[in-house]
Amino acid sequence: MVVFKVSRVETQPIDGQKPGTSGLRKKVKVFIQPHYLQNFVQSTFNALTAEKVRGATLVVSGDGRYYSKDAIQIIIKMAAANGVRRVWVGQNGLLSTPAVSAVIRERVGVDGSKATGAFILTASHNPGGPQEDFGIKYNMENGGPAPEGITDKIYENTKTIKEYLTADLPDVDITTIGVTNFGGPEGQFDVEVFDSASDYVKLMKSIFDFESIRKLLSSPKFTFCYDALHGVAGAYAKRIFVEELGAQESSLLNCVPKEDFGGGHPDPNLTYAKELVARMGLSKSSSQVEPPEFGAAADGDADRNMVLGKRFFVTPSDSVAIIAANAVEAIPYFSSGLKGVARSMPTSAALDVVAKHLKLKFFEVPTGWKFFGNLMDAGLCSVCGEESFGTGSDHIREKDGIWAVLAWLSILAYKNKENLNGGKLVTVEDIVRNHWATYGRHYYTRYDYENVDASSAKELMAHLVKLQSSLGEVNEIVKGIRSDVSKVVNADEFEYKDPVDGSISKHQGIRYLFEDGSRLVFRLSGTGSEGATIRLYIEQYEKDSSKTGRDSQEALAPLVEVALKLSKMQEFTGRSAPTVIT
Ligand SMILES: O=P([O-])(O)O[C@H]1O[C@H](COP(=O)(O)O)[C@@H](O)[C@H](O)[C@H]1O
Ligand SMILES: [Mg+2]
Repeated sequence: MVVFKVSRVETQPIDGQKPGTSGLRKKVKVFIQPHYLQNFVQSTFNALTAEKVRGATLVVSGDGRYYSKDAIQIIIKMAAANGVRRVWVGQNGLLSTPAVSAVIRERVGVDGSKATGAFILTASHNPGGPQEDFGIKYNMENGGPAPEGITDKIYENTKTIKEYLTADLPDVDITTIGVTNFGGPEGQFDVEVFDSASDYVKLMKSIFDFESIRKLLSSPKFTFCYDALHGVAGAYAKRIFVEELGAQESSLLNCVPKEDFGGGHPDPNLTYAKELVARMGLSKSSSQVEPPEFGAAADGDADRNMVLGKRFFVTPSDSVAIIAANAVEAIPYFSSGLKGVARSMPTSAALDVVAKHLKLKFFEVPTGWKFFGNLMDAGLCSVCGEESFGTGSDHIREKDGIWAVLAWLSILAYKNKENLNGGKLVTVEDIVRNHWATYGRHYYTRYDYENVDASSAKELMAHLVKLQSSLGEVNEIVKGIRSDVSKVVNADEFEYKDPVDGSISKHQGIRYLFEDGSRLVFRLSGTGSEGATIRLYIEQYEKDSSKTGRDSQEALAPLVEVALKLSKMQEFTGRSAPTVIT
C-alpha cells in the first residue's frame, strides 16, 4: 500500500469564482491557471461540515469533457489530504449528472459505505475542448446541487483562501474497475473505480416497465433514434436502449463520448442537434428517407433532453405537462399517484392546466433544479420540468435526460399496447395534439441572445425594470407597437419564497403578464462562461381547440414584435436576430 504525505500549499484568492445557476463554469484556459481548481475545491471542503469531509465517501466524475481527467486526479489528491475516507470514480471518469445523483442516493459500497456528496465535472451543454468550457459543481447528500447557502459560503471562501491541502499520491488508474488503497496520516484512503452505468440502469428498471418498452421498440411499426451529441449519455444509451430494450445499434447517433463533443455544441435543441433534426425530417436538408417515429437528444452531461416526433418538435414545457398527465397510467413508479408537480417560472403554464385538472399540488420556482429538490425532499412534488429542456422526477435530485426519453417511450407503449400488431400507431404528434385538444395549447418560444456584452445586457434588464413602474406607459408603448395584443395587467421581478425552508430568492426574471394570460419573461442566463446571454420567453394560451394547430412562430409574431421593441433589444445589444430560437 502506498503511503502518502499531506502538504499545505500557499495560495491567494482568484476573482470570479462565484458559482452560477449550476456550479462554476469557465473556459478551460481559466481553469488550468495555477491554483484555480484547487482554490475552488478547498473552498468547497471548507464550506461543508466536518462530517461531510472527514471520513466521508465522495463521488468525483463528470461528462468526460477536456480537462476532466486532470481535474479528477487533482481532486482525489485534495480529498485524501482533507481526510476523506474514499473517493468513488465512474470508469474513465464518466458519470452523467443524473447518474451521480442516483449513485449518491442508491449506491452501497462493498464495505457498506454510502456517499455524502459529489464533485460533478461538467459545463453541461457548453462546448468542450482546450479552447472551450469546463465546469465543477458540488452535490449534497440528497443527490441534488448544493443550495444557495452553501454556494454562497464557497464563494466567500474563495475570496479569503490562503492555502489548500494536497497529498503526494501517484495518479490513480481510472480506466480499470477496482479499488486502490492508500495509507495516510489519518489512516486508510481508497479510490474505487466502478461501472458508470449499472446503478443508473438498475434504478431505471425499478421505475419503468422495460418489457412494454421493449415490445414497442421491437415492433416494425415503431422506429427510434437517439443522439447523445458525443456527450456522456452515450455511455448509457447503448446499455439501456440497445442492450436492455432491444433497439438497433444504428438508432444511436454520436453515442461515443468525446472530450470535445466532436467539435459540436452538446445542447439538445433545434439549432445544435443538427443531425438528429435532419433525420427527424425537421430541417431543410432533411433526406428523402422516411424519418423515425421518435427521436431524442441529450446534452453533454445527459440531464437535458429534447423529444421529437416524426417531423414534429415537442416543446419542453409541453413535454413535462404531457408526462404529468399520463404518468400514473403509463409509468409504474407513479401508479399510486403524483404528490405534486412543479415548473420553473419561465416554463409555460401548460403544466398548471394539468395540475388544475388533476387537482395536484403545484409549484412555480425560479430557474435552477436545486429549487425542485427541497419540494421533493419534503414529499411535495413528483414530476417537474423546465423550458430549458430539463424534465425529471423525485427518483433523483437532478433533471434526467434518459428518464425523460423512457417516460415518453412508456407513454407511447401504453397508448399503443393494443395496436402494435394491427391498427394505426398513436404517434408523438397525436399525443401532443390530443393533449392540446383536452387542455388547450400554450404557444411558446424562447429567443436567446448569446454572448452579448455583459454591461449592455444589464442595461437592457434595468430598462425593463424601470418600465415596470408605470403600467400606463407600458400599455401606451404596447398599443403603439401592435393593437392586436392584449393589455399588460401586471409586471414584476419574480421573487420566490421556498415553502419548505422559507428562504427567499429575489430578481429571478422580469415578467410582463397580459390580460389574456400571455406572458413575456426576460432573464439573464446563469450558465454561460463568457459575456451574457439574454433569454426572452414568449407565451400565449389558446383554449379554443379549433385554434391549437397553428405554427407557433406565426401565432406568436405579434407578441415577439412587442417584446423586441419594448425591450429595445437591438438598441441595447446591437443584434438584429437571436442566436438560437426554440
Ligand atoms: O446547465 P444545466 O443543464 O445544468 O441546467 C442548469 O441551468 C438551467 C438554466 O440555464 P440558464 O440559466 O442558462 O437559463 C436550469 O434551467 C437548470 O435547472 C440548471 O440545472
Ligand atoms: Mg446539463
